[in-house]
Amino acid sequence: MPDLLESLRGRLIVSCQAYPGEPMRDPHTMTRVAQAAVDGGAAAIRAQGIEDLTSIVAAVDVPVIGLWKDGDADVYITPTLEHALAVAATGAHIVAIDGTGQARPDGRTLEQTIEALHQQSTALVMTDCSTLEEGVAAASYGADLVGTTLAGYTSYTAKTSGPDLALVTALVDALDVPVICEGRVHSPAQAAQAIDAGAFAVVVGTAITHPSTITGWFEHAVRGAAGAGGRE
Ligand SMILES: CC(=O)N[C@H](C=O)[C@@H](O)[C@H](O)[C@H](O)COP(=O)(O)O
Repeated sequence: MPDLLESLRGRLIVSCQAYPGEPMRDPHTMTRVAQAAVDGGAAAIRAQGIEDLTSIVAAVDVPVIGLWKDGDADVYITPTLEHALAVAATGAHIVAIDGTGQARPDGRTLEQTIEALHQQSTALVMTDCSTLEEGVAAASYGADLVGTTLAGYTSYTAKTSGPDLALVTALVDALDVPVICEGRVHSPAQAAQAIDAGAFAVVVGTAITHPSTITGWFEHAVRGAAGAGGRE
């Protein structure tokens, strides 16, 4: 296994992303967030968009998993080979791409995309999958890592309230490549459960780097307690 992957074994990866129109959607801000995550012990950073990636790769000394969300089709995570090569050109060590079997905007299959990406860059390829079958297919096409990123986000998968640990277990049983638990890991306990389920590493995004959502969780709890009367 490449040293780069070995450095992620049993570790936390922090996803630093702000969404279109949000106050933190700014490469400088995301770079500071990424640096803070590294200070806290993140073994790698996952980030989105060419500008954010260029800035973050230069600023942190841990591996970076890069992606480019684009378009409003079903396949939006690094949807084409062109997007993937642009991500690799930022210096991202791992390129995350959609790992489903859904039609891709450039007409290439997942297999063709992984093969071309491996031929044309030195980056490792992480496939963001939503089912066991997709993970098995992606690994057979040469994916270097398989993530549960899209579980609950495709039209044919249900959203579990926390991370999809059953999918993690099934993928770990079926695959030889590292399985990354990603998606809805909202607490340290859930992150530990993912490792217990066999995940090679765990990606946490929202619960660490998305203050509006985290604020909403607390606001909801406070409002609920107040609505119940507080201390009588
Ligand atoms: C489905 C999709 O587009 N996921 C994206 C993939 O990069 C991000 O929006 C998520 O924040 C990331 O996967 C981490 O997950 P969570 O924020 O739940 O910890």
